[in-house]
Amino acid sequence: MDSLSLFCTGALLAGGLYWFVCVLGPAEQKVPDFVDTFYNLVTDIYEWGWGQSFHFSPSIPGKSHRDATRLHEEMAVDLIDVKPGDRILDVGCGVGGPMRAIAAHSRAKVVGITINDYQVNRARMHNKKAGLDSLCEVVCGNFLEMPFQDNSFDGAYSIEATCHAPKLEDVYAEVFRVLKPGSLYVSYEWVTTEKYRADNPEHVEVIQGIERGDALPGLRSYSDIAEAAKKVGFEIVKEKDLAKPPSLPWWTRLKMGRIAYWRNHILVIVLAAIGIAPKGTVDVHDMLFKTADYLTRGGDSGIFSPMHMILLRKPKEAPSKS
Ligand SMILES: C=C(CC[C@@H](C)[C@H]1CC[C@H]2C3=CC[C@H]4[C@H](C)[C@@H](O)CC[C@]4(C)[C@H]3CC[C@]12C)C(C)C
Ligand SMILES: C[S@@+](CC[C@H](N)C(=O)[O-])C[C@H]1O[C@@H](n2cnc3c(N)ncnc32)[C@H](O)[C@@H]1O
Repeated sequence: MDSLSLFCTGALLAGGLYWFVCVLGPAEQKVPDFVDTFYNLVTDIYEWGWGQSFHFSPSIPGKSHRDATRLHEEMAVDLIDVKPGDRILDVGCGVGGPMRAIAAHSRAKVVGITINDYQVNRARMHNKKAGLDSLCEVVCGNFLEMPFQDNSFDGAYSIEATCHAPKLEDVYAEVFRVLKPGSLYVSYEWVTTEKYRADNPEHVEVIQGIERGDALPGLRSYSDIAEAAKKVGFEIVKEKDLAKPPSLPWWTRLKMGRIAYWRNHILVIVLAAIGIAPKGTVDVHDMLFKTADYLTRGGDSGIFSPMHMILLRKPKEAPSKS
């Protein structure tokens, strides 16, 4: 190779490297943008087909899905022991279904944060309609860099949201920073369970299907959760997989029949054809249907749980450095 072509090749490589690192940015910085786009696509379908709470809950005999959902949410705020008037944080609040149930149940003031601006508007509209806007506030922002002061919350919770963080420590460190010393944080985490085998191709297919269809950077093992919490300084108060018996399956609600799916699918096609729903909605709906199947298989086989609960305390005093 003569010196000119060597120079050109070098310049091309350097230019390419500069483009990837400085212009496009590191992959981890792109995750919130990707998650934001995902929720622009799915939020309306979630609300329409599932309701205002974007999470699962164990089935309860004799209770409707709506009541089972509310009880699962109230359990979170009961665990963090808040008093009326306390200021608590909802990390990844969606359109605010849990926030409204929790504010109404505890009379605490709830501040929710979500990366998605469309969800902020939906949540504010629902809060007003429910007459809970004096107790519920919604902020658009990244839970990896929260726009809140240190030691400013009396409690915090996250329901099936921190699974979107590439590193759990990063979101836990932010929650730790904004909590007052001595206060509690509960999280319902998406995890692979002790039944998951990385050398079983069917297990891998199911878990990858869940990750793809739910915009996740990679599911964590149940055993990684407490480790991440300890690393940022939390004390572990309690840890329990709420999906385990005697709880009844959370995934039965997903087992919608073929008829219900085709009814929704046809409706989506018609709404897209007449311009009420954006064109891509049909593909998004199809993707969600496939995701529902992976989630069901994850639940049926017991290799996946969306409700691994961890209750954490920020110590009253910082541990002494010796
Ligand atoms: C916590 C997260 C979201 C969990 C669930 C709220 C959603 C996961 C899969 C979603 C759905 C799948 C099938 C859809 C169906 C085809 C459609 O007709 C009606 C809506 C669905 C039931 C939709 C509803 C929400 C989910 C259950 C993740 C993202 C971390
Ligand atoms: C599956 S939804 C759950 C919403 C809510 N907890 C509920 O149960 O209804 C996940 C939420 O996390 C939010 N989220 C994901 N990544 C985020 C980030 N980096 N910063 C802020 N919010 C984020 C999403 O915007 C969405 O609102």
